[in-house]
Amino acid sequence: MTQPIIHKLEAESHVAVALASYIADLSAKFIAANGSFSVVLSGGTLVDTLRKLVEPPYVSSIDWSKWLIFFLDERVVPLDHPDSNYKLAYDGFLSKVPIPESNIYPIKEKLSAEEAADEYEQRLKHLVANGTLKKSPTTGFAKFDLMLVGMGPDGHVASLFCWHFQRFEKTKWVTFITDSPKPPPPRITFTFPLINSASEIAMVVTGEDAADAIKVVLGEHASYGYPLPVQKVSPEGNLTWFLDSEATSELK
Ligand SMILES: O=C(O)[C@H](O)[C@@H](O)[C@H](O)[C@H](O)COP(=O)(O)O
Repeated sequence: MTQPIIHKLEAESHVAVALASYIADLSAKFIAANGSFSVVLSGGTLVDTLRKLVEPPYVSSIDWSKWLIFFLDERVVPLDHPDSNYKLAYDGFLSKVPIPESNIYPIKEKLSAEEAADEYEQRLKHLVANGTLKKSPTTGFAKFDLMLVGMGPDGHVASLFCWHFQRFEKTKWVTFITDSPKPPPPRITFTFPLINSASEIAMVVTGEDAADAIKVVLGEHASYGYPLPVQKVSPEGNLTWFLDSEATSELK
């Protein structure tokens, strides 16, 4: 990984503007190089922070027909359930842009968490095999163009939590958890080897709840001992942080 780029911005609204410009540039770059742009979405506040992308000038300058959308983690609920990350993304972002429905990859409904994780992993493997997704020559995992990653106040990313073994998974691409400390309990989640095979990762973190964990990750005294899940985000490609002043309030 190259040195992370850290954007320390004032307000969350500045993060939204900077993020839109960053994503639009990557979209143009990857579509010019490969003819598609594979994007992985987190749940949480991230979707709202994408709001500038669905406004001028970006909404009409982006070639949405080439976007492919995946979910970094998902709650195992029906897709129209208020807890669904797909529903959150659909209502706040996907319904506002012309991404073809066939390019959006929600989890399959009516499966257990374990079955849903296996099914999603198999689907990703199939998309690598048929050339829709790239493969990392180093790790053999799918290589997504961009992952948009949020962080919880406890330093979790995706549904990879402190004190839960899923964060140590080395082989599976997608795993499951049935006792997530953040409700709802049953979820599926990308694993770190899959996350870290990405070309670009944007860590998008706003709000004062995140300040302590941001101090641990980016403060002058890097933590030692048992790292937070977010400290394992270390992509083959580039890592870019988008932070507001509340999230960085504990940094010197
Ligand atoms: O489904 C989820 O719960 C998420 O994908 C999760 O990992 C989220 O990104 C973080 O908890 C940050 O959430 P906030 O942005 O709401 O703090």
